[in-house]
Amino acid sequence: MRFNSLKQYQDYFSSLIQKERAAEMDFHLNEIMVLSGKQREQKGRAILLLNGNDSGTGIGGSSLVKFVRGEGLPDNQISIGDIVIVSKEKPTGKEEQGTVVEKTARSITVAYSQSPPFIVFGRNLRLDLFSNDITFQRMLEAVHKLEFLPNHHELLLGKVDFLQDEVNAKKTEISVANLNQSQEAAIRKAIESKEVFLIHGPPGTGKTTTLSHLIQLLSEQGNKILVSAASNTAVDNILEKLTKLGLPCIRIGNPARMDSSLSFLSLDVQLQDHPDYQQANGLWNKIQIQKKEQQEFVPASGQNRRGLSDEKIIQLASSKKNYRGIPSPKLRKMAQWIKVQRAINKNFEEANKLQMKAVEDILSQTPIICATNSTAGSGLLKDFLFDVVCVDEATQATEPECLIPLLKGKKWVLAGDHHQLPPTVVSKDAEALKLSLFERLKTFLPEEKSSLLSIQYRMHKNIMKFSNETFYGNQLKAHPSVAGHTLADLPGYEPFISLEQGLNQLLKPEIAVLFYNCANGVEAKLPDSYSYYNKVELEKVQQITDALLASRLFPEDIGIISPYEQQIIRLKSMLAGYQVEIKTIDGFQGKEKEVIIISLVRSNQEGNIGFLRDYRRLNVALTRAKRKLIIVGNLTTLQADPLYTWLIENISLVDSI
Ligand SMILES: Nc1ncnc2c1ncn2[C@@H]1O[C@H](COP(=O)(O)OP(=O)(O)OP(=O)(O)O)[C@@H](O)[C@H]1O
Repeated sequence: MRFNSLKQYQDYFSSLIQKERAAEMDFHLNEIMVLSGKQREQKGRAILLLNGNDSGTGIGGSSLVKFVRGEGLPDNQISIGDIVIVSKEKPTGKEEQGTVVEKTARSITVAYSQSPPFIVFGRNLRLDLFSNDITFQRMLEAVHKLEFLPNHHELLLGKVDFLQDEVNAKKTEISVANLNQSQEAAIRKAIESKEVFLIHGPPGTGKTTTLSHLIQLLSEQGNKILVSAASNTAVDNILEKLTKLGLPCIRIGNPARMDSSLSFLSLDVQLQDHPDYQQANGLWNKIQIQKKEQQEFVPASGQNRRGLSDEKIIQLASSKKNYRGIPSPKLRKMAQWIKVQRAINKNFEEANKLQMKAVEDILSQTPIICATNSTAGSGLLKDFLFDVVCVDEATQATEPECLIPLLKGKKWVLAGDHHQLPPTVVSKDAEALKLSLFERLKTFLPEEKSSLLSIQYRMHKNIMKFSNETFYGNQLKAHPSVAGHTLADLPGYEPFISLEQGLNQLLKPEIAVLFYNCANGVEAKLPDSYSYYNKVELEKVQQITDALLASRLFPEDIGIISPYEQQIIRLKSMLAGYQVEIKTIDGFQGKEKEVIIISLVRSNQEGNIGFLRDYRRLNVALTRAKRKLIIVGNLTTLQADPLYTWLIENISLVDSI
């Protein structure tokens, strides 16, 4: 797909972004209707038990209201720039919408363009996320900023003749220890490309590995690099590889959403040791003390000041006279309140300056900055221009989302696989956004501007087989080091001997892929949820996990995947303390484990497999295991689908355990 003009490009994407934005609001409204406040709070999309206070006037005359929860806010997805609604009990969706302008550990400040509704000044309030608007705003901004990048906007329109000189240029050889030829070639071509390069990596072919070695070379050449990906998990994944290479990185974003083993690299944590930040902290502590002192006085806000300016109040207070019904002592206390407020404002300004200085210091001194695509558009990176921007899992992001980080760089490197997870798009009318930039560029870029990695280093050849035939036209090869590897090669593995023959079959190291037919499973869902669970499968997954652990596998060698969130919630609670990783398919993209158990959940006579028909998701789930893949599902239900039928026919079947 190509465009005739930048205007056409911008109109096309702006309209899709707006449609998706509207659909997201509908999604939130719907969730508000079906979930309780507590359930939504657990999802991070609502905050309960807040008390609202007038917080003065903000930019452009907006009214600010600060919502506080004394014991601190729970972990949540609400960020500065998001649209929220506040209600006393269950919201109706008709509440006045406000924009989050400040967030601390205990409070969230919301700006209202008109006078806020009276209830926001009450206690025990509920605040709901209405739209993660900040990402939409950043996408729109990125689409409109394209005018300032002439080469890149030509590229996005599909006018790529100017790349021909590079394609014809003489090639230099590059050798990187431990990489194969196609990975080295990808690195060489990426280094030689001035504008753009694509690394296509089917599962386990080392696209993240290749990207991290490319980043190492680029940083050794003195380049400043921005590394981003659609999800926090994907950013953690590449960051882990970069850290293992000993590269100096910093991660921006909320540390609560990062892998805890990497949070020491987060900007927030690194800031703690910076002298300017420590000084700012001192000032914030001082502000807290000043705020306590201020409570002794009368707030010069709203009704109290009766239209008087600060100066007038101070002047009247010193005259020691009553004024228009305001008694002199009250005027004096208001004047004292104003003086303390001025001191607070001064300290606040100074603390913010010091904090910004510390942030800039750290970000400008660290050669590699990592963030999600959306966070790459945060104000923290406003003044940064990078030599290279690398986007991993680029096929998981919509084109405008991908532009957020890309617009910050002179050269773009995208790694992805359009047979794995597509971008999440809620609106039916915005489905065109599912075509990622990576996939679109691939259709018109000269061949030299992309590389296909075709040797995979993860899966036993039988685990790879189905995906290879279904999605990759058999182009994928298993490296000899993994083609025949089994659990028997892991030190200590000794299959536990059970009275159940089926279980013994599951544990045999030489059988790499098995399907356990959980024929008596029962699918169920809560009345207020779209997600399914299956109790019988839960018990079977536990039984299999116990048997694997009894066979002396380490918990960290085992991963459990289910496409259904309700099943994941139950698995996590049932296996709490097991220390095995349990995640939805989306949470496992880019990851791998020695053994993967997949619980497919659906079990009905009608052959209704719903969401399981998403084959790109299935591809991701089936390609996470290195040595053993155990699929748990209902054979009869799944046989309604030809692809599942074919999958199951080609692997070992276990009927009872
Ligand atoms: N040249 C290589 N030699 C040995 N092992 C390698 C090589 N390249 C990659 N690997 C290993 O292969 C596995 C998969 O690599 P990586 O995660 O980079 O693949 P990926 O293509 O990003 O996977 P996915 O598509 O699932 O995101 C890792 O264990 C990695 O260490």
